[in-house]
Amino acid sequence: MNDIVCFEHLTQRFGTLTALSDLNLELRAGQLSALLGPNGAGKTTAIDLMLGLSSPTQGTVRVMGSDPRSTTTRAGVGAMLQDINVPAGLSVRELVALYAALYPSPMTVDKALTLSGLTEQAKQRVSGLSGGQKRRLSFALAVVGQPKLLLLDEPTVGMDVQSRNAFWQGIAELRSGGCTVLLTTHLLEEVDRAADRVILLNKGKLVADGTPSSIRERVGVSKVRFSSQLADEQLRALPGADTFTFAAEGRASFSSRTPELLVRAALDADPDLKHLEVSQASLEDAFLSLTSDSLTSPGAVSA
Ligand SMILES: Nc1ncnc2c1ncn2[C@@H]1O[C@H](COP(=O)(O)OP(=O)(O)OP(=O)(O)O)[C@@H](O)[C@H]1O
Repeated sequence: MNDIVCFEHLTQRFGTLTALSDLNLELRAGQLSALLGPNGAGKTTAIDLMLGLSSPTQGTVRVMGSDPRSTTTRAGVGAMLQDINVPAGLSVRELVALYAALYPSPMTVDKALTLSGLTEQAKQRVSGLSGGQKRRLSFALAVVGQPKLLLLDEPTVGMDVQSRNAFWQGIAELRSGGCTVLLTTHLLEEVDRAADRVILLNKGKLVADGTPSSIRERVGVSKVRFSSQLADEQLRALPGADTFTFAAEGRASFSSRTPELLVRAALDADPDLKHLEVSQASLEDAFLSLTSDSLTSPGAVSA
């Protein structure tokens, strides 16, 4: 049994609202998975269930084969949630040491500070940290227990470029030690670079599950861009264009399911067109397409 988390037919309701609906999901050991979805899709609800912070209305949650509320399971799980509420009077080092003492085999405080990029702030009081530094502290507290499973709810919100780079380096180091990571984020470029797997929720349902490239391919749309002398009406009339945007100085951008047809027609209409680019849809394009309200039937591609 290689599953670190297993949801079976899991439904979570809040009054009349169904936040998660009949969800089946397994997280495999060592994977870095991104749990994505629009606001209100059910991501935080899923993380809360993995942490044993709430119980499902129906179905089961197993974490490392056990109830997520058991003490042994909790000792193996680290979490970085959206809000951090810690004793402000302690120094960063004191607080990290306090958390380390709660776990059976923690890493050293110095290592947690290095992984989170907080070595220089070790002696500073928690109350004096900036917003981005507080996120780093939250990361240090999540990892100091050497978790087997790390759950991160929007970890890079409020982090500057350096903090984000330090964060991703820290994640790479933890993964090399075998840690399984699940994170939620709205920064899809980071997901495309770093995640093994994308789990996409919409309105509490699984709408896609696969590698970032399999999700992009599933949408089957390409981007076509070029600069030309063609007028707006001529560009709109080109065959094979699903959507079209026209920017200044003759730059046009299309999404197309038949890019060859579109490019041939554009070159026939303007043999002098320049800066031609044809690329695969981005993860963001796929996200928008798969979570649009017109999508009714869930379909998963395997990771
Ligand atoms: N404790 C609660 N009581 C009532 N409704 C709740 C509760 N927690 C979540 N919900 C509702 O459940 C739905 C899913 O919320 P959830 O926080 O899981 O979404 P999310 O995908 O994490 O969204 P976001 O990207 O905005 O953080 C939302 O409609 C939310 O309003």
